[in-house]
Amino acid sequence: MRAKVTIVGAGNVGATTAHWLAMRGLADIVLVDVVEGVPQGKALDLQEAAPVMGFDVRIVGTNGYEETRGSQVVVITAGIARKPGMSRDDLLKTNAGIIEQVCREIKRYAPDAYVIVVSNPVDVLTYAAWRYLGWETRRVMGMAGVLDSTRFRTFLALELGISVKDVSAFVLGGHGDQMVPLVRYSYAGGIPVEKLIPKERLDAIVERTRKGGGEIVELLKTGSAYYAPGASVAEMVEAILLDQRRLLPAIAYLDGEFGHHGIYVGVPVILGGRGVERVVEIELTPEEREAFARSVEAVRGPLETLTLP
Ligand SMILES: NC(=O)c1ccc[n+]([C@@H]2O[C@H](COP(=O)([O-])OP(=O)(O)OC[C@H]3O[C@@H](n4cnc5c(N)ncnc54)[C@H](O)[C@@H]3O)[C@@H](O)[C@H]2O)c1
Ligand SMILES: O=C(O)C[C@H](O)C(=O)O
Repeated sequence: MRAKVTIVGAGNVGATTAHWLAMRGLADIVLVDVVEGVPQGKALDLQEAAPVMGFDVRIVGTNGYEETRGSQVVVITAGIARKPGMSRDDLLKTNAGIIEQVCREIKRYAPDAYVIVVSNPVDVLTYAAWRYLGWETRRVMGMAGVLDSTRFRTFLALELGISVKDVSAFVLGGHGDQMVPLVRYSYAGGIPVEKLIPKERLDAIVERTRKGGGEIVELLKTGSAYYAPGASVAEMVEAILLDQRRLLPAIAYLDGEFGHHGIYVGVPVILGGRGVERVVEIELTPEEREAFARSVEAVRGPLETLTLP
């Protein structure tokens, strides 16, 4: 039997995630949204692309949770997105309420699922979802690092004029302007990028990566990015469903790793059939450690304003 993946929120990120996932043909997909007709319409539209694109999965849209019963993975994209002039933290109060309600339904209908939180501010809301669900930390995670590092990789490849396939890069920390793109751990064809790109250009690329979400918001004006976010979520879902044990950046619970306790933030993890199997600790310079600590504090501040179970 095929696996089932539920995506809560059939807006830009939810629908695009469904699209990228359907193309991979890995699982049946259930799209859930509160707006009547939208998840149903988008699911049917995507289903009708199947004969042309050649995928065999079933896609269903619904306003309830009955169809989500027994899902292996649940992706939460429900909530509001920011517009120009807003920070991700401005979304906290509204989206925390939505996440609480969504987690109540997930607990009831998909009690064995792995949950990937996408709604912003994502580090804070991943922690909140973990508390609302009350599950093991390895089953609750957030998506941001795959997106932040795919942006970093894109900018590095464009700078070098080479294929993105040969560029690997790592971004550590919270999904905000304080994130820590790790130049020292970024390579092009196995060569450290520091050996290929002058420092001022690298600094500019790091800054562009940090503000990558905002750059798209300023261009779109009505909302935020969704193609690269959807593709990044699909990569994480695939890692879980196929037990790939990928080494990816994800928002995971820290219980002493990197010197931090009781917080969800972006770190390298091994992601596979048992969810976040392990946080992979890497050696950091004092400056990198300090930058990471600042990023963790930027997550802790808004987290402390929430009342959680
Ligand atoms: N983690 C990341 O890297 C990342 C990347 C992109 C976007 N995001 C975040 O993802 C969220 C969604 O972005 P978007 O562009 O898809 O927004 P969107 O407005 O296009 O879609 C959000 C959808 O959520 C639905 N919704 C609201 N309340 C709901 C509920 N209780 N149950 C089910 N559905 C509900 C809305 O009806 C809407 O269709 C935002 O918070 C955005 O900031 C995060
Ligand atoms: O920037 C946003 O508000 C959306 C998302 O977090 C992104 O990085 O694209």
